[in-house]
Amino acid sequence: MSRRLGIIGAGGHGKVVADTAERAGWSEVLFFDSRFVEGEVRHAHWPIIAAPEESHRHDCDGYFVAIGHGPARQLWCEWLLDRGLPLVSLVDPAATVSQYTVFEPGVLVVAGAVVNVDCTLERGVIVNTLAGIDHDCTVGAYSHICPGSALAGSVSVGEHCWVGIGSQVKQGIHIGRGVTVGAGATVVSDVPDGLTVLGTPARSK
Ligand SMILES: CC(=O)SCCNC(=O)CCNC(=O)[C@H](O)C(C)(C)COP(=O)(O)OP(=O)(O)OC[C@H]1O[C@@H](n2cnc3c(N)ncnc32)[C@H](O)[C@@H]1OP(=O)(O)O
Repeated sequence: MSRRLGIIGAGGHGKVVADTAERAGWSEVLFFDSRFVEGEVRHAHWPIIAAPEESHRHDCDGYFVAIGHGPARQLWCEWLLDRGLPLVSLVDPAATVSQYTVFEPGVLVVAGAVVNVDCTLERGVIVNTLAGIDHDCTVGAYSHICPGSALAGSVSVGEHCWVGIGSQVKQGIHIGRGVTVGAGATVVSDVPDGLTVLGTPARSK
């Protein structure tokens, strides 16, 4: 059966999303991006067919928002949901995700990532290439667990966090809302809302 996915956001992240979607069984992938208005009609291997504001006029079986910036991702996810459009989640077949993981819509799990038992991934979360999320973790809406980063068991990450590439978080840690964990950091104590933490052990910037 033919299945058509509409992706909002034709950037580098959008390419990863399109590629993941095809591996996950979507037979047709197309983009909505404001660059269409300036005459761009292709993004790498896929067509751009309209601006995002027009996406609801095109008949897709599912929609996905591929925008790395968390607040913009939230805006477009909510725009789709407000119109009753099917915001889907995408899991690469080369990722390992426990059947006991709870997914909200708009989640992306990229190749090589592992999400273990009894985790919750809230709306619009990105679990990027080779990231590891161990048992009983919660990742808040629109947060990004970057490539190669690792959350040990029972970690909670608030909404709109950026857990940087190659970072690691000790078991049981609570990371607040809007936190940035720098690339390669090791988080060994709780992090309040809004901070950027760097290094090993991670300290506030
Ligand atoms: C598929 C993808 O591409 S997904 C994207 C993956 N990318 C990431 O995960 C990147 C994560 N981002 C970072 O680590 C960034 O460096 C941030 C957000 C922590 C800081 O960024 P900025 O605020 O722009 O900091 P800036 O680059 O100006 O550096 C400020 C200082 O912090 C230091 N610094 C920056 N990042 C780090 C880090 N991760 N660890 C230790 N020190 C750091 C810099 O060396 C600099 O030090 P100096 O003042 O002594 O020269």
